[in-house]
Amino acid sequence: MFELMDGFLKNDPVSLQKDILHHVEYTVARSRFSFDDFEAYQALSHSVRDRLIERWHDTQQHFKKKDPKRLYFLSLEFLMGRSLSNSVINLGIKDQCAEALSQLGFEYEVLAEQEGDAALGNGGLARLSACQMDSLATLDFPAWGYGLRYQYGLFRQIIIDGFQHEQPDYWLNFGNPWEIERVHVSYPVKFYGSVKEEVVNGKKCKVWIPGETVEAVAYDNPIPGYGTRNTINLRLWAAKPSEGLDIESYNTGDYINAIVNRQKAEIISNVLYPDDRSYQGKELRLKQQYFFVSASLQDIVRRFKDMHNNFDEFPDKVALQLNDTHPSISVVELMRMLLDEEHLSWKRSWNIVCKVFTFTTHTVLPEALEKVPMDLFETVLPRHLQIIYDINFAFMEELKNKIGKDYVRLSRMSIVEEGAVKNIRMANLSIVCSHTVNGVSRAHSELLKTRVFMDFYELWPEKFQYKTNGVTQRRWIVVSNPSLCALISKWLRTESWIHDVDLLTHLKNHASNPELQHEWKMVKKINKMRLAEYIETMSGVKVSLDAMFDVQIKRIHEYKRQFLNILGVIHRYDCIKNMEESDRRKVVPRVCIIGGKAPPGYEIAKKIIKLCHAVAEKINNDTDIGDLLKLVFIPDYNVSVAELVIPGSDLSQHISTAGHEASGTGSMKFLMNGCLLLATADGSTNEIIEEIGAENMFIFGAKMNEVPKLREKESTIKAPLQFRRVVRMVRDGYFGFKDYFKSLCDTVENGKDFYLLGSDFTSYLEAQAAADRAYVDKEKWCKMSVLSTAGSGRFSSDRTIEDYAEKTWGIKPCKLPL
Ligand SMILES: CCc1ccc([C@H](C)CC(=O)N[C@@H]2O[C@H](CO)[C@@H](O)[C@H](O)[C@H]2O)cc1
Repeated sequence: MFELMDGFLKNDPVSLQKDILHHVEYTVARSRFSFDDFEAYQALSHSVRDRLIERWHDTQQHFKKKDPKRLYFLSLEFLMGRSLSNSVINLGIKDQCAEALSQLGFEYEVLAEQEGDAALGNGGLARLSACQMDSLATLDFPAWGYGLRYQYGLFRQIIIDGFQHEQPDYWLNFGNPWEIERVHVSYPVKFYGSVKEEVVNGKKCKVWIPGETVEAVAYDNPIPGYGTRNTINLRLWAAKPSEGLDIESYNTGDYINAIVNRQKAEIISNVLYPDDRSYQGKELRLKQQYFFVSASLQDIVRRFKDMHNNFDEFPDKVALQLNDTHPSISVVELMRMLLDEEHLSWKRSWNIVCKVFTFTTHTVLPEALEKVPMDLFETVLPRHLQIIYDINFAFMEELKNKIGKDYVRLSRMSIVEEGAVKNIRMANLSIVCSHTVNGVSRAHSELLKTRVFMDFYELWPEKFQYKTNGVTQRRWIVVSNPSLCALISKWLRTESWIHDVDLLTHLKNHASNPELQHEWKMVKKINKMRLAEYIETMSGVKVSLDAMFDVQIKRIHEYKRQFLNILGVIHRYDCIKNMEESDRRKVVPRVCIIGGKAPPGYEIAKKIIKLCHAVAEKINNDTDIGDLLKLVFIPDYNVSVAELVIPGSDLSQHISTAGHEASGTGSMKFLMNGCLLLATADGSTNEIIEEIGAENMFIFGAKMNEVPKLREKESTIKAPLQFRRVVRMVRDGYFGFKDYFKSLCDTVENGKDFYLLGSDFTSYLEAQAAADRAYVDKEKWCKMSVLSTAGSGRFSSDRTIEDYAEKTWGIKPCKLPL
């Protein structure tokens, strides 16, 4: 059946073909003589899965044998996207698969398109988790990811008459070949109920009597490293009704009710919260957080106890990473397990907890900092609330000793927020219980130290670090831009840059080489053609390849200023309309591309999407303008769409008001693909400027330290005329929907321009004009493009993970012998 070679499945095209046909027949259960593209995709996926499982088993065995310190990455969101291409490339079998399929009459690229995205996350934080898992595997670190297996991922964005509509993303409809259900790996998770005191072997201890128990079942997703056999695990939990029978309903013969009650259990892991702005303090959200944390910690402690029986060794063997505050209830859950189940003393338990946790925050916005209403905690997790109070009491005492009775500062730092409604500050709890706290760019960490967590920085400066984000070049070059990948390998005369990304700097030597430039431009053209086709298919708009493809793709949010981009397009349109024919000939043709989802309840963000369509409607049908300017909104932006759009982009915009984007990771993906950045000096862009030089970018706008002052006097200074003119056009209904856009216009006028679109408008237009001037100088532009890719190595998630491993987690590679 399977051609085995010393225990490994063979990867030559014939063996792969046999395996594919085997799965067509026995897994997909279709006759091997007639099956369609989707069934061929399923069969191929299962053949690749078999090879992942082998490596997964060997890796876990090896980790078990070596018993290294492990990292457990706790995140409520993982934006994995598609798995097939990433897997065959990391396994090094893409060509063999393509060969095996073509002999069966199928085309690899066509099958790869059959796969739906695993969209188990919202945006930056979620995709960063996925990139970091790829680097953890590739760098052979003994790591596990833990999260939730949502039945419904991030909603599908349907655009009807220019308006966003959300559709449920039932991504598991046709099964998921990339996961393995582990029916034997399941844990009970408790909720509600009460706490009573009992005396156990002479010692008083707390016992939590739950009101509801739900079963957590594990689904494993093998994560293959590139160029290594190491394959680590992403374990996602799904909620199932626990075996316990609801006798009560049965006796009353209310059978249906019994079933309905049981089904209620499954709701917990059903749907991803689609809002990455503010915390809504919802009960289900807290239950989701505790559900995956409790199951994960039970699994982690079980694995530790398999090899150890002294918990003082726990910090030597375990590092627990909190991906923002969403999993931070785990610091309390570990305390509860050590106190109530392992019966360790408070002191020993506290000592262990503070040595294992590390906390990364991803936002600057105060409103995104999670605060859980105290009474919600009391209801859902009564024992945990007790422990939080005990932690806070000890902390407040320690603080008083250090800073005296400064009650204002004490109340700012307290984990418990007093007031009409008492809240638990999850960020404060995370900082108090973690030995290291970091922001996701240097600029972001400065803001944490000087503003967001200033009190804590003054108390514990040694805890604060920064770890600038990164993205994986495997997915963002090798998978999504194969022609660029081949070109880089050709000129660097090696493929080892794929796992040793600093080698990219050697491209600098060839940046002005005409031969390389010619090939570089060809690669960009090929990718622009693919993107142009997609645009025409999705929007019916025909775009010219000679135009500059100017792209802004990310979640829609006022601080990311998609509205500024659209007002810039209106200005450009207005200028062209009022130009003499002679001047029009000097206009640099542009295709402006915007994409992104708005959180369902975020009205202003939804109005920005509608305005984009209304302006596009006007411009794209204005024969007077022709190909000089097009505006396109790409619907249902997700990981796979990004893989198509980024390689075909000439210019990308990252124009958040300085001091608002914690890092930004989209910019890094564009950089790797030789796309130039038009940006504000915000988040990680400051470090990109250092790496490739502002002369190879188009930087504009107020600097972070200028924003607070500008905000103060914003209401007094008049916005530039050009800005007032374009806002006026929207307000007067030039693009229709006059009343609908009023509130959007109000966000930038009458002294309320909080995100400073007006005061940044002039320098924004200047940066856009500078981009136009550079674009017509093809050699100059191409050189800037090559230098962008050459300088992008620092922004690989490999560098990010090496930073965390060395300076935060204290873990070492544990490579499976070949
Ligand atoms: C409570 C709802 C919620 C859900 C998700 C989030 C995320 C933290 C938001 C997010 O994705 N932040 C982005 O994280 C990226 C990865 O570090 C950064 O690059 C972005 O700058 C940051 O906005 C906040 C609030």
